[in-house]
Amino acid sequence: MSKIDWMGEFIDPEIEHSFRKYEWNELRRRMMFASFAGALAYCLGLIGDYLMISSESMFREIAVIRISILIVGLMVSLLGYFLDKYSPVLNKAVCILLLLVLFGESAEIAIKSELIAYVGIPGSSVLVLLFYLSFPPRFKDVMAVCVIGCSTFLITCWVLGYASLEYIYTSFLMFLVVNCFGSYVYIQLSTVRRREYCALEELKKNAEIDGLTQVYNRRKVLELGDGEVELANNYNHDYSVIMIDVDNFKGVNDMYGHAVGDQVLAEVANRCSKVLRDVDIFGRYGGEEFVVYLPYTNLSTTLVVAERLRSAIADATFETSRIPLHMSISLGAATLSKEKQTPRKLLELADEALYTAKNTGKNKVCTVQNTIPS
Ligand SMILES: Nc1nc2c(ncn2[C@@H]2O[C@H](COP(=O)(O)OP(=O)(O)OP(=O)(O)O)[C@@H](O)[C@H]2O)c(=O)[nH]1
Repeated sequence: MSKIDWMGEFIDPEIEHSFRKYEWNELRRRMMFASFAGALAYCLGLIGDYLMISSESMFREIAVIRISILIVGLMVSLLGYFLDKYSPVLNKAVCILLLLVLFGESAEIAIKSELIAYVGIPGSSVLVLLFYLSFPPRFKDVMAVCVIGCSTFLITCWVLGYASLEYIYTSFLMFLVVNCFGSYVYIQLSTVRRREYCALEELKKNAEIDGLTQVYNRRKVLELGDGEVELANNYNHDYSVIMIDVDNFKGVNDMYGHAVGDQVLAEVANRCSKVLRDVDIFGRYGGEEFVVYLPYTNLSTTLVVAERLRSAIADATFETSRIPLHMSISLGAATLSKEKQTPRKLLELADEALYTAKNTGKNKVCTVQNTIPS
């Protein structure tokens, strides 16, 4: 399992990035809900202020703060709505919005000084806790927002002289407790979420990757390959498939044991993977058979690739735990014809060609029409 640091984040930046991508939709949903609830609360607050505050200039000051924050919130929500892929930009935008909300609250309370004793500290504490619990883009970001927001609140009270020293001291302690508690819960939740992610990834990997050879298993390779055949049929681009079978493999098992047989299979998969391009789809078809799907590849290029695969196996000995072995593979290649073919039909053609290769001497590449001996 990937290591998680004390902030509840993956140490490996790549895994951390893919985790955030995975969490993105959930985070977006929460953000949209919070934006809606926040906007509603701010509008209701505006009406409340209008009814409660007698001084017109004070109401105007507060209204400007509320409306500015509402506009920024709306812009962040729109950004979240349109950026449907994970974006660190939006993470930062959310943090800036949160910071503005905390600043806004401080300024508002400073203006409505008589409210400090009633709603100042409890209100801000709840806000701070909500931030920790509901907006976890990154621990450092959220913590920075909360600590800066709390400090601003305290400094505002201090500088404007609305609050007594005792009040500021109690507020400071309260904010300290809220931030410590919030950080603790945040880190615990982050760790649990990342552990769940690891377990899910492990499950996904087991469902897609063959345990012995570490290439796609039959289900996954056929699923990916079939999808590509459909695409090639629809857009009329070249597409080929190669079936591979290890020659005389039963003999290896019988003579040196299944452990050596397993090492040979793993090495065959390893060597084939190295020869192929990233876009090629390679997997274990079953037993000692493998399959490669080659998008955008015509027959002549497919034959070149197949020959490269054949020589990657035949040209160098296999170092096993018991004895160095000379191995070879037979290959059958087929290409999508102008008349559209189903994925199954293409595989059948490659299998037919493989059968020919096996029956005409092995260690060679065949197509349905022709044979290229080694
Ligand atoms: N070690 C090991 N052997 C396997 C595995 N899967 C299938 N086999 C063995 O692979 C062998 C395949 O034998 P055959 O189908 O007769 O093929 P072959 O000996 O390569 O003969 P040709 O294909 O005609 O060259 C069988 O003995 C299977 O038990 C595996 O995961 N590990």
